[in-house]
Amino acid sequence: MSAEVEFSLLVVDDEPDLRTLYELTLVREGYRIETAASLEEAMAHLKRQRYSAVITDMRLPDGSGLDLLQWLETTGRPEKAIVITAFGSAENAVEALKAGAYDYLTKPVDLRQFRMVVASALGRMPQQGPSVVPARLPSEQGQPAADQAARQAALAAEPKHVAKAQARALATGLQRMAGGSTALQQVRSLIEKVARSMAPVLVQGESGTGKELVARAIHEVSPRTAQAFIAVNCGAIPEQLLEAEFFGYRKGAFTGANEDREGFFQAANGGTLFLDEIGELPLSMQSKLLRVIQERLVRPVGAVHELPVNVRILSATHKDLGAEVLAGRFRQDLFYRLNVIQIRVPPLRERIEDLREIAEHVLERIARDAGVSPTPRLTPAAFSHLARYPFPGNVRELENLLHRALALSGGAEIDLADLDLPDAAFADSSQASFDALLDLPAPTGRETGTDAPAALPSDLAQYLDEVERDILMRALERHRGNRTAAGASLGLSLRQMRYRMARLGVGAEGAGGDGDGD
Ligand SMILES: Nc1ncnc2c1ncn2[C@@H]1O[C@H](COP(=O)(O)OP(=O)(O)OP(=O)(O)O)[C@@H](O)[C@H]1O
Repeated sequence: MSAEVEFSLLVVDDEPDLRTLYELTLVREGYRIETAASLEEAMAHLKRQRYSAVITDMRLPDGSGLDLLQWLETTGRPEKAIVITAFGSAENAVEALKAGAYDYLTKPVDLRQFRMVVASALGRMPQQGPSVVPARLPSEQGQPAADQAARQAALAAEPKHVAKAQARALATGLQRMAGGSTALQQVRSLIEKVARSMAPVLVQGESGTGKELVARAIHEVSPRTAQAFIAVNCGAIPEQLLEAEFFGYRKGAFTGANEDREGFFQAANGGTLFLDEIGELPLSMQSKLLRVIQERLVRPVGAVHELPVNVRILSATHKDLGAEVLAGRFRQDLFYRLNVIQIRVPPLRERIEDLREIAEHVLERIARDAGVSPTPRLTPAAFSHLARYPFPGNVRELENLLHRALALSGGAEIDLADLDLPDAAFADSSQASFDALLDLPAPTGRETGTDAPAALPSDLAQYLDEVERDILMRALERHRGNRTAAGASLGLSLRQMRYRMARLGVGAEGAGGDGDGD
């Protein structure tokens, strides 16, 4: 037979009928199976040999599936573990994921889902799964053609190719994240740790800190790397379109539904769905999302049948979701499901030692994109000035600022004047400590007036909107109103660009030539 035989699985359950059912299902998939009826028996098997994965019931006569997980973790065993929990026991599922389980299934086990979860743990697709290649993405999520091609290729690939793709992604996924601060190193090692499982991760941090970068890195480091990463800004989709966008729709489901269309879940099938600004999701949609996460089935609007989906969920928010739960704006049960593992990305001002590396990294990227070579360098005075700026908009603000500075400088260096930072924005005396921290030369010129009163924005959201509006308008101007080109220059798809323009009331005068029929 083919390469499938190389997978060997250990099934642990004290119910003989269930053991047989699981065994038959898995043998049909081409795996080699051994079974155990108790924790003790399972340990004896595990001490004798290694398996590709272990599938265990949570409740065993002589212990718990968690004991088995802990043993696998502490002994550094490579087996992926799938835990089967009692129906409705969210606590058990979350506990298992926190303890390092790859994934969980709830009783009564749906065999289609069972096959899918096992296949996904082994880094291969099920033999008869749902259609995993969306005919068309539901929304232009900025997925380059190369990504799509890699995905298609990987779907047909053997696990060893997936492993190779993963190794490559490990190099790139984390490399894009510049900075050597302790905080960022912790974030990196958490990314590597959580990438292996299906556990939902909630990325928390202020706007522009790099939450999406973290989510992308988790996907890229994970075995799902060669498949889709779909990023959705939950706050940018009109409420009445949410269900159709998330779950897709059938032709004729509503006026204007002229063809079947897949939703985010189907588009992300086999891969990762990143729900950015999850705190913006209205309550009605929160319950629908919870149901899909629990049941792993989606029903497109207007469809009779539900479709199984195999999607890893990552989410992000700049809000304190715990406080949102207390205020009744976010469902406690959904929060519990999404927040299995939390990664906090600190604001740039709390890890200012990352500034130089990030600034150089970003500058190199934007200079390359703009065709400027060699990359201009920041003068010591410019850098010293930057290091005292509080960056309310974090790395994104730094990026925008360097974009502007690059355009203004036009030379080999970016100096103080090119930064064009408002004096008023310079904060209190604590900023002066940055100099000591960074071992910088004494400030000269304009920045000597640092004893100016602190001028943090009184409304951060409004301030950031202003920054964003200004950038959208300038990008549109530069690209003569072409939204596609302006969006692309900012790393946004046409749809994202449109949402942002609509949200911020940016007009599209002269924006006819988008070159996109959507
Ligand atoms: N450590 C880093 N190194 C290099 N670039 C970074 C780093 N952190 C963030 N960036 C860049 O900063 C920009 C903003 O990051 P990202 O979109 O991930 O932030 P975010 O927290 O998701 O923002 P928002 O809350 O507004 O959605 C991106 O272009 C990203 O590539």
